[in-house]
Amino acid sequence: MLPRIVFLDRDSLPLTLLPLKAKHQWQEYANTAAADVAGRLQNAEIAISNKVPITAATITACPNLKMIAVAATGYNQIDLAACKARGIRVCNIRDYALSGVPEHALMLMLALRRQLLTYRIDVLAGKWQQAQSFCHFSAPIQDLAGSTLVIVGSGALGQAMAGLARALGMHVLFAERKNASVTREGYIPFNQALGLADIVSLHCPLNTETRHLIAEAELALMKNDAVLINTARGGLVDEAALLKALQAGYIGGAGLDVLIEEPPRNGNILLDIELPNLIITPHIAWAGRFTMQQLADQLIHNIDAFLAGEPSNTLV
Ligand SMILES: NC(=O)c1ccc[n+]([C@@H]2O[C@H](COP(=O)([O-])OP(=O)(O)OC[C@H]3O[C@@H](n4cnc5c(N)ncnc54)[C@H](O)[C@@H]3O)[C@@H](O)[C@H]2O)c1
Ligand SMILES: O=C(O)[C@H](O)CO
Repeated sequence: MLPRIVFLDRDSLPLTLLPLKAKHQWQEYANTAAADVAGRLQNAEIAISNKVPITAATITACPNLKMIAVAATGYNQIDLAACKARGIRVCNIRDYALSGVPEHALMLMLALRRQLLTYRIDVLAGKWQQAQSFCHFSAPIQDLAGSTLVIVGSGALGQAMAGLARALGMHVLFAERKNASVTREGYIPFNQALGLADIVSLHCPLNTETRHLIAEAELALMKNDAVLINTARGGLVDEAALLKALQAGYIGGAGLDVLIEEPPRNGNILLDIELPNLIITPHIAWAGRFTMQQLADQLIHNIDAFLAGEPSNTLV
């Protein structure tokens, strides 16, 4: 029997995939609701998922499953412990968005620190025409050069973000893990780092340790004009606490590419308000054409490698 491969959310990768080297059976679905996952993976040996959750119950219900190819770097939607217990290989995509994600984070930083939305709104409202001088001032503008960027997560994207920021003359600090008992060389204790930051940029995975990493207490430690950038995962930030901090002016702004629920079909409190210092993009930091193609090529490589008996990028 040829290995059966099922892609659960093919529409999340809108480009052409390279052909696999090994013979196989391929089945793809545009997207898969939670209730349909186990049924669709019933006879599959290999599952491909970008964002469709694969739970312990699904693992139990799918006896043929041997590999999960995550079509992303983030793997928080997969129950790794259940996969490990069953001997199912899980592989993810690495180092593909080293330009795209930092560029997106940088765009959000620039827009927020230079008050892009406020000035655009003012110009469209005719406020420049009424100005007494050649320019119109309504919100304080901060240069990125000379500002302090605190990065949480010093992996591939955290390091790439640091490189881009240093090239712009920013002072880069890496935050130690929250509640760590010792501080590694080259890192600043988490709470102290938040207090020093003009910009905090999150680049760590979402897991039980990092859920709500940034909540009310952490936002209170930040300067009143500091901005929070999250291109990692929505669950890292307590959205209710962030809304409160923005409305009360405890922080200067937020740029988010990710939300706790995606797509936010049930609404989201951060989408219900219109603030010039809150910018939300729909999880597209990775979606540059070249970046996405790198992901797609690595996905096929990971499956080829598994079928050849030499799995690559394995998580378990
Ligand atoms: N928005 C997007 O389009 C997009 C694209 C790619 C990746 N991502 C997200 O970015 C995350 C980071 O990607 P990466 O390629 O840098 O991954 P990576 O594995 O190379 O780096 C993650 C880093 O986070 C560190 N880390 C783990 N737990 C931590 C904690 N509690 N506190 C601080 N640091 C911690 C790890 O030690 C590692 O150094 C991914 O997990 C994914 O969720 C988002
Ligand atoms: O984790 C990732 O790679 C991005 O979220 C795209 O899926």
